[in-house]
Amino acid sequence: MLPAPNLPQTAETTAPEGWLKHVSPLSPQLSGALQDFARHPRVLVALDFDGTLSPLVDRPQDARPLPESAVLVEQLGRMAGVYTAVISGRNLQSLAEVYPEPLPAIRIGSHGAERLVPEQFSNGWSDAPLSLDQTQLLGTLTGRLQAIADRHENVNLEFKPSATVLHVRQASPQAAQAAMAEALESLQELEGVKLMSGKAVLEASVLNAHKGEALAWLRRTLDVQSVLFIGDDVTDENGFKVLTENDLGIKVGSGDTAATQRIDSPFDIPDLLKSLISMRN
Ligand SMILES: O=P(O)(O)OC[C@H]1O[C@H](O[C@H]2O[C@H](CO)[C@@H](O)[C@H](O)[C@H]2O)[C@H](O)[C@@H](O)[C@@H]1O
Repeated sequence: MLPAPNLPQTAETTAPEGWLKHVSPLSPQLSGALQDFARHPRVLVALDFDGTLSPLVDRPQDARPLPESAVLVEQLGRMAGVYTAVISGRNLQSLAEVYPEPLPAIRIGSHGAERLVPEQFSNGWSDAPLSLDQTQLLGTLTGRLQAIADRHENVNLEFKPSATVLHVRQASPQAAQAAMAEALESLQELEGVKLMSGKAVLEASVLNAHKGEALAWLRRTLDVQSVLFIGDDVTDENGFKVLTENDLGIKVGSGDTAATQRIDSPFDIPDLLKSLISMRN
């Protein structure tokens, strides 16, 4: 049994007491949109992990999917005509460490750079190893980020096969701002580095992958008629942007979005999945 995650003590959770467990009822608009989606015979339900299946927490290794959400994702994945996938910015190894079995068989990691699908769908994709230049570049950018993390209290690094992430969630606002600014200044001059801002993170990657590309690939590969994508972060916007009017994009939380529907928090995911399951029954 995996330990329960620590609850975050950050701006996103300093909302009123009880906010974390508050479940908002599905709006009539969202319910209608879900009905339309549920009518398609072959669908993909793709969910982001951090901030969507799992509430955000201070340390990435403490994140876990809400148990009810994980069970419902599994149940949904066993229904005829439904594929389920987790589409994460995490690398696949890190995802497997925080997601209790059974994980959906379709997993996208590192924002799309890593793709794991059942064998019958794996034609046409293999995770490419980094070139020598990319490996050297990753070493250079990681060295620069390490120097910045060492200068600021509670600023940490997360290492991925093709990227390094600067985490400032646990730092003071001043340290967080300074570390972010230094990282941006230091890395933007490095050719071949892709910088992605997320929630209290700056990710520097030597690859150009993004979730939009991965979702479009999954749509083709699985030959589905409609895609439901749910995500909370800035990097999920690439996913929302490739959706068509046949699809459904749901943004978790506040902030500008290309998604057409919204829910308040990861705690609304179980009800949403339950509704979808009953609509397909
Ligand atoms: O695409 P996702 O599955 O949402 O992954 C995006 C990033 O999530 C993780 O960072 C975020 O969640 C952490 C744990 O809750 C939190 O501490 C951090 O502040 C958030 O930005 C993960 O660590 C990153 O590698 C992912 O890219």
